[in-house]
Amino acid sequence: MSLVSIENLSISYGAKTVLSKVTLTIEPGEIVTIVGPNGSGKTSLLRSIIGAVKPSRGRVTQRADLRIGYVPQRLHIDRTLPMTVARFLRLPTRVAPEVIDDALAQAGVPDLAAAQMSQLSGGQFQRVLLARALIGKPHLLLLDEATQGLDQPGSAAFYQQIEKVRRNTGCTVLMISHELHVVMSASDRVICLNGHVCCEGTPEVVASAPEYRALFGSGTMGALALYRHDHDHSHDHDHGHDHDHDHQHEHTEAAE
Ligand SMILES: Nc1ncnc2c1ncn2[C@@H]1O[C@H](COP(=O)(O)OP(=O)(O)OP(=O)(O)O)[C@@H](O)[C@H]1O
Repeated sequence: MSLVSIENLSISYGAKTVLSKVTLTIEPGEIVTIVGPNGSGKTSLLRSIIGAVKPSRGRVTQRADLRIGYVPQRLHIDRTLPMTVARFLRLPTRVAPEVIDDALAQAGVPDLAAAQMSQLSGGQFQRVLLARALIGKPHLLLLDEATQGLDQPGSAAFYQQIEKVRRNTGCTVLMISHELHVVMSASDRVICLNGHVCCEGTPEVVASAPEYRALFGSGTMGALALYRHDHDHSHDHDHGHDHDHDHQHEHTEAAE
């Protein structure tokens, strides 16, 4: 059974319709990425899934007992406030230290429990937000542009961690991203949104669809080259370490 089923969904804010006639399902175990220009309704779609926005038409149905973990685009915390990662993860509900350790390990940052939140790098911070979303053992992980502000290797490493999470926990992932070329290798399916579903399919199909190209222009072929490259080899890009630089450069040029 589908985890989420969206039928003929329209969302309006006052007189302004931001999404119309969206129909899609999210199936167990898949990684789905939503791409689309600014203001195309991506966040509204995620918010309708968590029930924070009511459809003006159509409906959103969740599988009974579906647990959702949410990784926000960004989260501002007061940098002057001393707070360890473990304490942050215990807010607002107390959880056992081993649950925190497990979530941090799943997020790829097993040693950060005692670190100060104010001293984390952007990439570490996003992984702590990922750990926070994993604490409730979600069936469905929603990520709203979770790598904003990270550089490309940082984003790529983050999405590789997402794939590991899926592999280890079996959770389903629905994420929003502007960086199709970065998420391509991690996505089973891409949905291109622009007030409605423009096109949908495997990353390769979407990247070469005329509707996608009309929205995202000429970066597409480079994105495709990078995607193929990523699929040709398996390498473990932990951020900042052991990159196969020579090899990467051949392809990144094409991606720019
Ligand atoms: N609560 C709200 N009230 C009124 N208008 C809203 C509200 N939330 C979003 N909008 C408008 O709806 C449109 C779609 O916004 P949404 O955030 O869903 O798009 P998005 O694709 O996620 O955009 P971005 O890529 O910029 O984050 C935008 O024009 C936005 O201004």
